Amino acid sequence: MAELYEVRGVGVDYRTPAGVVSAVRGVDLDVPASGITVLAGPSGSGKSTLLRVLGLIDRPTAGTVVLDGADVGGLSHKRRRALRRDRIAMVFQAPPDNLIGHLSVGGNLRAAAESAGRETDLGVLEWLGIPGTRSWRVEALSGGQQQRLAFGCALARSPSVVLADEPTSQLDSASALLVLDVLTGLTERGVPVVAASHDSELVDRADRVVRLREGEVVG
Ligand SMILES: Nc1ncnc2c1ncn2[C@@H]1O[C@H](COP(=O)(O)OP(=O)(O)OP(=O)(O)O)[C@@H](O)[C@H]1O
Repeated sequence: MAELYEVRGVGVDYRTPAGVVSAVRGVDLDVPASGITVLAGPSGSGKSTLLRVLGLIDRPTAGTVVLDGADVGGLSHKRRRALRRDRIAMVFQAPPDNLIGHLSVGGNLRAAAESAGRETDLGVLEWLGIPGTRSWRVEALSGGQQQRLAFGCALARSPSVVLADEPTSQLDSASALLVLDVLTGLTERGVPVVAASHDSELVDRADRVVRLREGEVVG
């Protein structure tokens, strides 16, 4: 089966007043088009940086990124933005960052679906474990419920992949487990997930774990 991502020799350097920081160095990585892949490693190991490269937010300083068979390195800013909109859903660690605060729960699902030209399926609220919340303001949901809704919004866009940066790090363990069930549910619906995380429960749930240390893949 073709890989979703083929990453070869990727490096990311940040220029800082103190000099160049090599956040990611010489990374080779294949990400399958199914299941949960976790980028694991200690703080500062380059997980978020690599995820931003996979999300076509940042361009690597070196190397190539192939998404669904197409090298995305030479694409224009506009084309990368279109690919991001059509193919990639990102979920960040702070639940409110993933939602539109002035819209209702249903409004968030609708906005996500419409942004990708899809039909809205409010039935997903049942699956997310938040039935009956359609007209609620998102701030009335707990952090864990907001994060599950964020993944529901990601699914509403029918992306090729969901990228999640530390999706459980701001949640208590019970809420985090419910979010992990949603991640598993996404993969059962055919949407692969790539998550950057230290969460051992999430690492246990992964189909594939890529361990990073000081910007390099170590296993
Ligand atoms: N915008 C930036 N400018 C300069 N250095 C940066 C920038 N972003 C990240 N870095 C540095 O790059 C390295 C990797 O950071 P990154 O955030 O990717 O690691 P991480 O594994 O996701 O860490 P954490 O788990 O703490 O989020 C670190 O040394 C970090 O300080």
